This record gives sequence, structure tokens and C-alpha cells, in this order.
Amino acid sequence: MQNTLDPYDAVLLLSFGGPEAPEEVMPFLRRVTAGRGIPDERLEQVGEHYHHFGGRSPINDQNRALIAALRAELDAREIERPVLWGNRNSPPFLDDALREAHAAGHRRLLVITTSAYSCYSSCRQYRENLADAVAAVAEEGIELQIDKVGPYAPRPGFAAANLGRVVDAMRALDGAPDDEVALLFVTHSIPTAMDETAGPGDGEGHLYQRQHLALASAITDEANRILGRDLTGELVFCSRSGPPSQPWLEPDVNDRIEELAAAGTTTVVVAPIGFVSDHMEVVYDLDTEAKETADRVGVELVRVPTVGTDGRFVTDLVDALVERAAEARGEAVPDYEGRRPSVCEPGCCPNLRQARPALCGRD
Ligand SMILES: CC1=C(CCC(=O)O)c2cc3nc(cc4[nH]c(cc5[nH]c(cc1n2)c(C)c5CCC(=O)O)c(CCC(=O)O)c4C)C(CCC(=O)O)=C3C
Ligand SMILES: [Fe+2]
Repeated sequence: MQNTLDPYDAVLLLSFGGPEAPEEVMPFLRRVTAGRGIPDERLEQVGEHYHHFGGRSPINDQNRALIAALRAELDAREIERPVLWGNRNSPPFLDDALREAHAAGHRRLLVITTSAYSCYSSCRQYRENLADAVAAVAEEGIELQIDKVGPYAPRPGFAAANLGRVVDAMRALDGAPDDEVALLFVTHSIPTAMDETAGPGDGEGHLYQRQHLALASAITDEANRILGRDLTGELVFCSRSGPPSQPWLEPDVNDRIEELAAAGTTTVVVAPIGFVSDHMEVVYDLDTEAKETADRVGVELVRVPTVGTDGRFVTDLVDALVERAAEARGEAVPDYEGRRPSVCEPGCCPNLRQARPALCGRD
């Protein structure tokens, strides 16, 4: 594989965004939930999570660090393409990033998101954001061509980075016997209807869960082999929202910790493989809330760091960018189990509320 990003002029990191000051919290939450039917009570509760940290989410600083790490890796490979940044829900907004890209002379952008998995919230919604932003700047006469890296959770490099983090955390465990230790892989809960329709729409669905389960089981097997242990791994969920009447993926991490404690578990290793950085879902929902649950039921909680700016993760993301560029040039790219297309198939991970234009897909 050639070490180049041709035909792209720049890379754009597309992320969720988060508030950076107390007065930004409510405007941010209103943007996130516009038209979603999230009860006000839930918004106020989530606002409290942010105020608990002075109104500042860690996510933007983490993205600044990730961009610096990507820059360093690109420099090491002598790839001179800039790494730009745009968010869905907070400054720097995506449409402004597109205006700046165009003003700097860039015409063809390669987008990578901070979301690794397949489902409406983690893939198509970002594709809709791209369609909206491209349409907004088109009215100003700005034309850009945009491609995207496909969901990267199935990449062997993503598994390797997460495995490394889990093994490092488990080496620090004291001598708790295998049957007293639970290995909990955590991700964001989503509505079950969103999971059922995640994937190419060939009748199989559940791709969000299946990608997590595949990664969790690969990490469990490999970590057990490396550490000479026989731990059981399982997938649990955090950050449920939406009305109580709507089913979301379960079990919730807190409920599962309580059950495990009652069954004799003394240590839970919590690995947030669903997230790429220690943002609010991690520092509040796991480090604050799940930690309180664990303390209350007398279980030790060991939290594995997310991949963040781990060198194995950053290298893999740059590999994914280089491979996407090769694909755009019509060259062959490495295959691996579970690989997702860079251009999504029609009906993949549909918007269940309302069909809307989305870029980087065949529909
Ligand atoms: C799959 C998924 C990811 C992972 C993929 C990805 O990373 O994109 C993710 C990430 C994130 N979610 C985040 C924050 C929020 N998510 C919400 C609400 C929701 N998330 C959902 C799903 C996901 N969310 C869903 C189905 C909803 C229901 C409403 C809706 O369909 O939109 C709400 C509303 C209030 C609430 O009800 O919690 C907030 C504030 C932050 C920022 C953290 C920070 O500030 O550090 C990040 C990275
Ligand atoms: Fe979310």
C-alpha cells in the first residue's frame, strides 16, 4: 500500500461535540435532542452530569489530542495533508469546517468519525450531517467532494488497541480468583429498534450488537490466553435515554454490577469498547455512576481506559485513511472479517423517524 492520501486534499475528523462552559450546556443538549422526544426531566438530569464537571465535557479536548496524534503519525509517514475538525452539536461546527476547508483551497475531503460502529446514531446520522452541511455551503457557491472511512470497529487494529488496554488493566489486578472477576464490555445503549435495523438491510440486522459481541469475545479469548486466566466476558450497556416505554438494549451496567455482586463477584473490570475516548458517558456514567453502584454493593471496579490516543489506535486510524485513499484510486485494499463498505449500502442503518438525504452511501 502506498503511503499517500491522494486523491484527497485533507482529512476531516467528524465528532459529536460537547459543551465547554456552563452556559453552553443547555444549548448543546437542545441541539442534541431537537425533535427527539427526550423528556425534559432527562435533559435536566443529563445537564447535571455536565455541571458536575464545571459545564465542560472532556470530548473536545480529547479530539484536539487525537488530531495532534493523527498529525504526528501522518508527519512520521511524510503525508502532508491537514487534519480538520467539525462537530455535530457544538463548535467547531461541521459547516464552518467545510467553509474553512474550501477557503484553504481543499476540494476533496476524507472524513473519519469518532464513532467506530454501525447503527443509525453512530453512522448514518453523521452521513446526514454531512449532507446537511454540504447543502448549506452549496448555497454559498462552495462545492466539495466528500468520502468517508467506513465503521472501523471490525478492523483488526481496533481490536488490538482495545485488547492492549484490557490486558494492561488486568495485569494490575490483585490475586482475585477467576470466578470472582467479571469482565464487562460496555457500550452506549440504543433503542432495540435501532439495533434491529443496524446493518445492510438484508434481513439480518443487529449489526451494532454483533460488532460489539464479536470484539468482546475476541478480546476475552486473547486476554485469557495472554494472562493465563479463564474469565468470562459479557456485553452491557450504559447511558440509556428516551421514554421508559421504548425498549433499549440491556442489561444496564449498574443493574448487572448489582446482580454480579449478589452472585459473589468481587471485582468488575469495565472496558468501554463502545467509545473511542473518555468523554462524558465514560467519566460520568461509568466513573461516577457505575462506580457508586459498585461501592454500594461492595465490588471493586477497575475501569479500562478507552483507546484515546493509544499509538496502536492512532496507527490503525491512519492505516484506515490510507486504505480508503487507495480504494478511491481503484487499488486493492486488505480484507478482514466483518469489514464494512466505505460507501454504505441502500437502506443501511435507516433513519426510523424520517428518511433524509445522506452522503457516502448508495441511497
Ligand atoms: C450510539 C451512540 C453513541 C456512540 C457513537 C458516537 O460517539 O457518536 C453516542 C455518543 C455520544 N452521546 C453523547 C451525548 C448524548 N447522547 C444523547 C442521546 C442519545 N445518544 C444515543 C446514541 C449514541 N450516543 C441515542 C440513541 C440517544 C437518544 C437520542 C438521540 O437519538 O439522539 C444525549 C441526549 C441526552 C440523553 O438522553 O442522554 C446526549 C447529551 C456524546 C457526548 C459526550 C460528551 O459530551 O462528552 C457522545 C460521544
Ligand atoms: Fe449519545
